Amino acid sequence: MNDPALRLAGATIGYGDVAIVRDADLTVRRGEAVAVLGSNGSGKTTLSRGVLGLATVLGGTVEVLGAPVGRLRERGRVGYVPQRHTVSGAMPATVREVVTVGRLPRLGLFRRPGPRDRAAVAEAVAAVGLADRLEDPVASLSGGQQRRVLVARALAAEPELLIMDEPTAGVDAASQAALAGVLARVSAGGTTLVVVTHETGPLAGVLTRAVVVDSGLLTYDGPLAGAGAPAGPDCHHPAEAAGRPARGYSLDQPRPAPDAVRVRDGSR
Ligand SMILES: Nc1ncnc2c1ncn2[C@@H]1O[C@H](COP(=O)(O)OP(=O)(O)OP(=O)(O)O)[C@@H](O)[C@H]1O
Repeated sequence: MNDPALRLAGATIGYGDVAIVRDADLTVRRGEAVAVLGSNGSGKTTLSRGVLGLATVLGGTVEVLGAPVGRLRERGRVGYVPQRHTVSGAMPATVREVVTVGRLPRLGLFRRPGPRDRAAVAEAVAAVGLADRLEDPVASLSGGQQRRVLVARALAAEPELLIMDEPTAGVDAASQAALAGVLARVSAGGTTLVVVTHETGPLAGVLTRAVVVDSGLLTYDGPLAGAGAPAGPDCHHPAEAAGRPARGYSLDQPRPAPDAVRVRDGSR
């Protein structure tokens, strides 16, 4: 339990034999709430997929909850909300059924969900503000609501580490605020959060630390508030350590227009 939630040491992650994230050093302690920032194509998703065993670790060390990546036995200990996904429109399942799937890693082989499992599913759905839609087909929900179903699906396993890829993209302001409340409660409960995002605004009260990925390199690791500012004493700029100027990352970058977000998110 004293192991960090995440430990990357000299980690190179990519696809096939192509390195995307290179020589990454990063330790995330239990209970931290970390934003992963960076421009399009910089390698944020690849970093998170490497941690989940969905991209190839080409070199160095990647440990998750104390185990080498891919060797964690209890899969429910790590939750994941993937990027851009909504629930398939063709899926006839209800909200309860989709979220129950997220609970399966916590069940034994062939074990049916018991009262504790059903309660965890109901709590997860309530946490994302969809308790009144529990028995509705997911296909009848809006794109933003479907993303909240996917967050609930990840929460249902009561993960120790929750990795989310752009959870607020394509979600309206009220739902973003609701999601921020959910994540604040999850974080207060001790769950470690790693959130890939372009918009820190909605989650600024939850995320305290930021890591910036720039062209596959971690160029900033420090307080979220300082992610666009010059390095302070608490900040670690690997680029500066290597004698290169660390490029600042502006949190005030222009955001995509709402329509552009919807198209990218594919949720409408
Ligand atoms: N499955 C894949 N196979 C090969 N290359 C990939 C794959 N997925 C992503 N890449 C490449 O890896 C690089 C980084 O992509 P990644 O999705 O990690 O960036 P990102 O920072 O998450 O971008 P965005 O903000 O647009 O989501 C890109 O050049 C992309 O083309």
